[in-house]
Amino acid sequence: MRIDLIGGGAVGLLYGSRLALGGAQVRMLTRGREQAGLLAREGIRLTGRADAAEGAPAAVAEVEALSLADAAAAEAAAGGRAGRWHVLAVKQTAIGPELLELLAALLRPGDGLLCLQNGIGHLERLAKALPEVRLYAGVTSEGALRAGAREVVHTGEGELHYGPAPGSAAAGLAEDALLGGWRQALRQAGIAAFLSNDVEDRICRKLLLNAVINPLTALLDLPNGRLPEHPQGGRLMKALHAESLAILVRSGFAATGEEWERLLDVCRRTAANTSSMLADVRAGRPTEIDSINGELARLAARHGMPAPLNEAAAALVHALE
Ligand SMILES: NC(=O)C1=CN([C@@H]2O[C@H](COP(=O)(O)OP(=O)(O)OC[C@H]3O[C@@H](n4cnc5c(N)ncnc54)[C@H](OP(=O)(O)O)[C@@H]3O)[C@@H](O)[C@H]2O)C=CC1
Ligand SMILES: CC(C)(CO)C(=O)C(=O)O
Repeated sequence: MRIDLIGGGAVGLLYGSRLALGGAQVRMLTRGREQAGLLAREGIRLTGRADAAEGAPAAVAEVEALSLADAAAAEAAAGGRAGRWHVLAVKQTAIGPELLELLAALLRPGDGLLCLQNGIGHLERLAKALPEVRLYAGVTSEGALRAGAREVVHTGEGELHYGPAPGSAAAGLAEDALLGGWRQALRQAGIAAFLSNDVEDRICRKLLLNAVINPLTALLDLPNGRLPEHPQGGRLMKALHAESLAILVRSGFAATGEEWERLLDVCRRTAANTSSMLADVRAGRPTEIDSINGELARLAARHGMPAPLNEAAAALVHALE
């Protein structure tokens, strides 16, 4: 089965290399032609795998590669073909009119598109632009760091939870050859993955973690593990968590009462991590704040609830960009 990985960043290179090493035919679709040429010639270099022996050489995964624009142009001229599986591994900030147009040219009705973004709001935009595509939402807890145009470090073993995006053409479909082929590729690659019909709950839980850890670590310039013990950081964490949880509960999220403990646990387990938002701020890149705290503030407004902390977090992080 051929799988298109859209985006040659940390997550795209991690999943692309693992799937290819497991035997899948992987095609990396990158933004630039230069990276595509490099990947096609030299493959993806994967290090940090938990299952690799100490001192083992890096694994090199052979992949096909093209720029997304070239692949989209070629697709328009191609004849009939069977349904194809795609994984979208770009940041939320990249999902704008230009990318949506390229995806509309690349994907055909009945194709599958699994979206791995943190935050919310993208699935609605994608469903509107690609109404006949089977959209799946994924939440991954794998840790990945891009160390070069063809190099990725697997920084933390995690799991993928995914399922049909609510209201998309994928909802309610029985397993068929396309989904079966994808599940087999995951199994062969040894990727822990779980398909569920309740992926919204996972998305909300991840959103709650990102809404607290990401802006506060970015604003205070702290690794995740230092946040709870920081005098102001710890207090802000509690307040931002309470406000964000209340917004999600008003929107239908079923809280279990263990959310605060889970937040502290993630800070402990990722203690040495630079959060993705802090990494973006340090590198001078746009952050995903609009799709995290910005979306929570918009959700609150729809329910007539105040969200002063989410609004402030979004404004302050924007000021750092
Ligand atoms: N890193 C991690 O451990 C985790 C990340 N996530 C989420 O996964 C998503 C991706 O994150 P991550 O991989 O870290 O991000 P990166 O910034 O490392 O990678 C994003 C990639 O998307 C590419 N891109 C941007 N625009 C386009 C385009 N038009 N066509 C093709 N490619 C494009 C970028 O290309 P270029 O380099 O040329 O700009 C870049 O290579 C985010 O939403 C993040 O929150 C979720 C869990 C863990
Ligand atoms: C869970 C957390 C905060 C881990 O760093 C993350 O997802 C991120 O950095 O975006």
